[in-house]
Amino acid sequence: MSPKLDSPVQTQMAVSVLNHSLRGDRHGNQKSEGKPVGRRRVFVQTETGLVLGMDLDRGDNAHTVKRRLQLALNFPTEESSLTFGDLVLKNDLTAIRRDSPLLLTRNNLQRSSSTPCLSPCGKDQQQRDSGGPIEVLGCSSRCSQTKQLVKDVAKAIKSGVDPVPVHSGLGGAYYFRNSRGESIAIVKPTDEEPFAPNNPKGFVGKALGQPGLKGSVRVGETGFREVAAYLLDYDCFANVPPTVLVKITHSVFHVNAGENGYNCKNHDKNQNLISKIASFQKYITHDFDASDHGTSSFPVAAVHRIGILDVRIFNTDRHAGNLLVRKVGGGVGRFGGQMELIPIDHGLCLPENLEDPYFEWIHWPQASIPFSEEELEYIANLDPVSDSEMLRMELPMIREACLRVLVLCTIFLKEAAAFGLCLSEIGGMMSREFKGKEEVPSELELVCIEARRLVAERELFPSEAEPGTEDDIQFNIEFENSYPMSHKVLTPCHFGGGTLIHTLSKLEEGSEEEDEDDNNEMSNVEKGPCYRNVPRQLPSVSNLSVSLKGIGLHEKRKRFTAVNGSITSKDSSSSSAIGRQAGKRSACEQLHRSKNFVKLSDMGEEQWVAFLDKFQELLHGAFRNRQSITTSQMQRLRLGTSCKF
Ligand SMILES: Nc1ncnc2c1ncn2[C@@H]1O[C@H](COP(=O)(O)OP(=O)(O)OP(=O)(O)O)[C@@H](O)[C@H]1O
Repeated sequence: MSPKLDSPVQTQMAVSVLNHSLRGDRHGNQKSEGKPVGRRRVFVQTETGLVLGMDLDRGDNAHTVKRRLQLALNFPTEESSLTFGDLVLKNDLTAIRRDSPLLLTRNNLQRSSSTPCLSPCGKDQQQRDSGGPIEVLGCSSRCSQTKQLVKDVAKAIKSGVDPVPVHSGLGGAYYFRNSRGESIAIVKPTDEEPFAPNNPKGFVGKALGQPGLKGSVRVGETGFREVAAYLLDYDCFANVPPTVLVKITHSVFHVNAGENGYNCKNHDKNQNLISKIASFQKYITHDFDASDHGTSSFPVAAVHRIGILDVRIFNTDRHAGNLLVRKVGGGVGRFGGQMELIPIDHGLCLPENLEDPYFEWIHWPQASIPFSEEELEYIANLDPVSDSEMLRMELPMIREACLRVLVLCTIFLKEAAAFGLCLSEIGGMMSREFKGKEEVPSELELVCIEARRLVAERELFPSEAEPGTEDDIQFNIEFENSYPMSHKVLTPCHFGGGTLIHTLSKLEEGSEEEDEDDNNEMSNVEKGPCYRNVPRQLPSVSNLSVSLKGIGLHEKRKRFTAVNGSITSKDSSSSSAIGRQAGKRSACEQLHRSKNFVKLSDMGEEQWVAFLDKFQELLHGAFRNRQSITTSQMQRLRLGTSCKF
């Protein structure tokens, strides 16, 4: 794992985890070490996907856990780290709750996805791990729905009903059946995700814990996100199927051959039991997915509810294939009757940083219809702080960076809905555009960038008067002709006054470097404020200096583009849009690595609170601009229509 794991976000995580159990240093040199705690079962996963359930005794520490792992799995544990979400467990394990999944990663070694020379499966391992075929990792009141399913699957496994591998999708997935042979659950092992070491479809190359398909979601961490989406979907508002995290053992699972050519698949079935950490979701009988179906018959309420969820959780993967469609009620023919939508595959939600979300519904007509009273009430009642607390309790491995994205997006949604924006406007403000092949920050990101700038400015010049109100919006684009295109400067980026210079292009460069340096840096790296590399300059008279007093974010983006190249709407004409419109995206497209324009994870707690204040202050100006754009677009559309006839 990253050597830089002590960022403010992790410290905060540590605080929240330890709040309930102990005080002091979490790295072991403290009084609580060896503090008596009860016996707990935990699940240790190696970065190559092997899983061992073990019961921790009172005196156990990271060292004894590693030792047991070495004995049970013959896994080399020297030069390795035991981690739990943001926490690196130096020795003390008192913060680790019952049923927690821990990850063992190797330090300072060339980390590859290939399975080392060991026997990852077989009876031997099972004898050392006394668990049953399925164990639920943590179980809240909300897992009552899945308890019976888990029992039914366990019974079927014992009576020899085999699961069926799912062929669609990039990751490994399996339909598990009941004793009657009916599919009742879909299980997706975390080490079979795209690019994870044991992916059965050839998309390998990363170890668990490294950035994956999306730069802000680590390989092996999609499972708890699936559960998070279900837990956040209060009152089954959006219809997310019941989902839990499990440790599950079966011979059907895939293990890629290691360097020694060892492959579990060659072995006798009984010797072949493999344990995995996986998401376990109720199987929903359906007729199609949304990519097979005209979208006009989808109920407005269903689209709104799923959209509300997607905005809250910043879903980066709501393509049409991730919306199952079930016909309910009568109706003639294939497309007759009422349609029910079931959102699935939330493994790429709650990224550690803002990326480019993907909302298939954004141009559906339903998304332009105003929210109903009931929907507005649901949104108004959302409480991102208690949502975060709930997730910390239910999924203690969740990273604080993900929770920050949840908080930010929920605030954004609540403010936007109260302001009167509709779903398509909200989604539009969160989505990036393209100028040629380059991504331009979304309106949401621009507000974040500005809020960070204002917070940093306040820290640098605490005695100065508070910056002006949003009505003082002033924005200058300064184009230094002598600069190469990549060094064009946006300066200063003002939404509410102030003097600091902000350089988007520099920020982009910085983020690209970070992407390359992707070995677990992600949110764990404390890199200072977002403009850290930008030389402090005073606004200077330049060859092109445009005062944009009073203009909005959208306009700023347009002007930004005017000096940097043309924007192409990703939804209308980018090549990727073509694949997306088809509802499925190719592996190459999936691998597209988003830029990181603004970091949320490197702020200390105080800074984060100040940032959220500024963020909220700036939102109304941004919403007004968005609304005026929508109005002028509508007018143009009307004009276009009337000209036609
Ligand atoms: N809860 C469910 N009930 C019924 N079928 C499901 C469910 N979840 C997933 N499926 C089916 O399994 C397929 C693969 O699932 P999913 O899309 O979650 O996997 P994935 O590997 O993450 O896919 P992708 O590559 O699209 O991200 C889906 O296309 C769908 O047909």
